[in-house]
Amino acid sequence: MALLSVEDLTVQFYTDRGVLRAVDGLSYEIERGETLGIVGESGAGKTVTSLALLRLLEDGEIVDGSIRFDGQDVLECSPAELRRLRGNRVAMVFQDSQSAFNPVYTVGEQIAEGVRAHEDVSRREARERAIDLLARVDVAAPASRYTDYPHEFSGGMLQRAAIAMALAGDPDLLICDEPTTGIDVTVQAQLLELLAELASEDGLAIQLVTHDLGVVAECCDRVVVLYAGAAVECAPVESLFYEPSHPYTAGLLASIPRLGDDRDRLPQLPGSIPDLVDRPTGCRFHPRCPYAEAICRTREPTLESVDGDDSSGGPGGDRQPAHRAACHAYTGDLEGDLEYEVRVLDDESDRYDRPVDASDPPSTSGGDRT
Ligand SMILES: Nc1ncnc2c1ncn2[C@@H]1O[C@H](COP(=O)(O)OP(=O)(O)OP(=O)(O)O)[C@@H](O)[C@H]1O
Repeated sequence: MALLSVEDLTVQFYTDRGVLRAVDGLSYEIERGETLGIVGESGAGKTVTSLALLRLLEDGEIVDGSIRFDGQDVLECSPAELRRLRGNRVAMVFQDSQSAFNPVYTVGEQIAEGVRAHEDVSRREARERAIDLLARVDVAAPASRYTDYPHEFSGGMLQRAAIAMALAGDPDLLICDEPTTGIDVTVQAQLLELLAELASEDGLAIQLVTHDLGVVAECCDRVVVLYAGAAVECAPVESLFYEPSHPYTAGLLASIPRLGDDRDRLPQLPGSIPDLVDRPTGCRFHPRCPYAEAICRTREPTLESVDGDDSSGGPGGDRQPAHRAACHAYTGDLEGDLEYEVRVLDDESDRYDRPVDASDPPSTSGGDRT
C-alpha cells in the first residue's frame, strides 16, 4: 500500500468571476522513502494540492476525490486525528522559511518546542533533540547556533532549520513547497542533497513542489507534471527527461537553464496557463500546443501509457504503467505525430543545451514521439 494515495482530487474556489477549479481530478501516489516531484508553471495548482493534503485550504473546497495517508482517509479525519496527522506523520516546509519561525524566539527554542509538541519529553531532552536535528540538517556548530535568533541565520541556513523543525515530529512524509526558490545556487544544491539524504538514509517520503525541472532532476524518483490543475504526464525521472511525452513537458524542458545561465526565471512556453474559471474545452493544453488537431479542442485526453504497455509496473505494483501522458497521441486519436527533438548528450551538464522549440517543431533526430 502506498504511503500517500491521492485519487481524483478536485479543489474549487468560489470567486467573483465564478467557480475556479484549481485542481481537477488529480491522482498520484507516493511510496515510503520515495521523492515525488510535482512540477508546473505558476498557477498550475501545486500549492493548492499540497495544502489540500493536510486540509489546510482556507478558502478552497475539496469537492471530489480521496486522500489516503497510510490507509487513513484524510477527508474523514476528526479534528484530533487531523492534528496528529499534521504533527507526527506529515510535515510541510515552505519557500519562505522566515514564516516558519517567530522572530522573537531563538531558532533552537522553537525547534525544541516543536519536539515537545509531538512528544512528552523534558525541556533538557527537547533541547538535546533540537541540537541533534540542527546537526542532522548540517547546521554547523549546532549547539551554539541553538541560541541564535532567526535573523542571525542566512537564508539557506534558515531553510535547513525549517527542515529541522519539520522533522521535529519524526514525520513519514515531508511536503516541500519550492524549498529552494530564492536561494543561492550553491546553497540550493546543498539543500537538495540534504533532502536526497533524508530520503535515502532516513526513509523519509518527500513531495517536492517546484516550477523548476532542474530541481526535479537533482533529487526526485518520479515526477507528476501538472498543467492547469491536472496531471498531463507522470513518469520516473529519467524517462521524463529522456523521453518527455507530453508537448507541455517538452516545452518545460526547453526552459531549463544552460550551464552558466544565472537567470532566475527562464523563457517560458508561448502563451500562459488558461483561465481556470473558463477552462478551454477538450485538452486543457490545446491552445498552446503546436500539434493540436480538431479532436484536441473537443475531447479531453486521459492519462495513457506512452509505450502501449499497460502492465509495466508503477510504484504501487502493476496497477499503473510507469510512464503516462494525457495526450491524444497515445490514444491513437491524433492524426499527426508529435515531432520534437530530444537531445541526449554525453556530458550531463549540457544535456539540455539546445532548447526544444515547441512553437516550431524541428526536424527530428530519433525523437519522433509516436
Ligand atoms: N484563495 C484563493 N482564492 C481563489 N483562487 C485561488 C486561491 N488560492 C489559489 N487560487 C488559484 O488556484 C490556482 C492554483 O494556485 P496554486 O497556488 O496552487 O498554483 P501554483 O502551481 O502553486 O503556483 P505558484 O508556483 O505560483 O505557487 C491559481 O489559479 C490560483 O489563482
